[in-house]
Amino acid sequence: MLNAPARPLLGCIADDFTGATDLANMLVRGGMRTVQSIGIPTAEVAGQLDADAIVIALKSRTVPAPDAVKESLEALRWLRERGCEQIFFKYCSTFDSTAAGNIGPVSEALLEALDSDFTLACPAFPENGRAVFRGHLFVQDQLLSESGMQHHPLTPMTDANLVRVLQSQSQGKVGLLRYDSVTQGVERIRARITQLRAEGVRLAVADAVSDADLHRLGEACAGLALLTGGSGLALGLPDNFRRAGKLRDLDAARVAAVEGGEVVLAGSASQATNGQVATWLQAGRPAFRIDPLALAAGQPVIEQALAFAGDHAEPVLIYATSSPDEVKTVQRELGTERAGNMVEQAMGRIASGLHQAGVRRFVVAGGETSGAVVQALGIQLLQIGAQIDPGVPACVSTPGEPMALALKSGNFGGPDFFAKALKHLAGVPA
Ligand SMILES: Nc1ncnc2c1ncn2[C@@H]1O[C@H](COP(=O)(O)OP(=O)(O)O)[C@@H](O)[C@H]1O
Ligand SMILES: O=C(O)[C@@H](O)C(=O)COP(=O)(O)O
Repeated sequence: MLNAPARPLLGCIADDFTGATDLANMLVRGGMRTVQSIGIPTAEVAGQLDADAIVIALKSRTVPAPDAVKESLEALRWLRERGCEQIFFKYCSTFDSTAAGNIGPVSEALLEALDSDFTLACPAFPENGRAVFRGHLFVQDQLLSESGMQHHPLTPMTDANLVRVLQSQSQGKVGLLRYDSVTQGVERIRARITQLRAEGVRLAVADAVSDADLHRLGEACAGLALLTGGSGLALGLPDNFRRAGKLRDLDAARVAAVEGGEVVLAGSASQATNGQVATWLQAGRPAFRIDPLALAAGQPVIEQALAFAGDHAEPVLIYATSSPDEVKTVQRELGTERAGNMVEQAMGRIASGLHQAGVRRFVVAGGETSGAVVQALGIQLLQIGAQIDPGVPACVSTPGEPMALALKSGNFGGPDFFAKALKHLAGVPA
């Protein structure tokens, strides 16, 4: 193993913010020192990078496909200039995409720019219940199209057949790397990839139902210029670099300790977050509820939330999280986009008000909410630390005075996630 400062080996482009953190977590678990940049790093930040893997977090999941392609190609250019040997395009483990893309168009544009003719598409993440079998995506025991994702406001997923979904977004031929090949070992996978290439397939959906499948896929794909998928497909990649003697002998999850006040901010209305809020309330811990209708009526909700936090010596939860029916009522009243923006802006302003009051450890629930909070806090780069729950690591911001953050995708984390995350950020062993 080596110990000199690293040039990045793996360059990653993520289509959303908590998704980027999820991928970064997987790489750190495998022993790669990883940083996550909010957009393309500035020259100042780039000069200070020392990482085996860089994840550029974009917000390109639901923008028009040409914009997603443009932003992704800019990120690719930056990563290649840094010498990355392999590129990973990270999207959601529930394959969230609009009817017009963006997974197909971005994958094909990246392939072309890399002068490559083939890649895999695999959103499987077995630890969080996402499995791909015979090209169909399951969320726990249900097909994607019956999992609740068919009702997603921005990216409704009404077809679980990923070959069909990806083909509808792609110019090139989409094929299937089926489970019977994946389960037969690395050589069989490589042979099947050679066949698929010969048949003119450019994008192959890969079956995977276990971590062992993902490790085999990762090993078989060591030589591919581009991989695309959920964080699960990255499981096997650190070992490829380790086998090639390119990884350093260090604790990849080491991050600076951060002192200061603590808070939990929840702007996700997903099922898992609703459960986590309920657990916090049942434990009798202090919580302040943001009412979007009060915000819309111009009431001083932000000031009230800050005063509530100031009145408590212990960490508080500030949440907009509501049941699906309550959210629908608010959306009918205010409009979906306006309601979402108002809550996100409020969360951002509360985060920066709390920062001014000395808070330095933030647990945030929700992808869009995390984006709003991180932007309000002016964060450019995150060093990725140890895993809190599958898909969610502890992070520390840099440069400047450090802040500790746990950014949770709405659907991730166990019922006691908030308390567990606060302990992690405080450096208390689990
Ligand atoms: N009570 C509510 N009523 C309406 N919209 C809400 C409410 N609570 C949260 N939201 C909005 O719902 C969206 C949740 O998205 P996000 O933060 O990405 O969470 P998730 O990761 O669960 O999708 C945000 O735009 C947020 O502002
Ligand atoms: O792959 C996943 O499921 C996550 O990493 C992810 O992308 C989640 O997106 P949000 O639910 O919008 O946070």
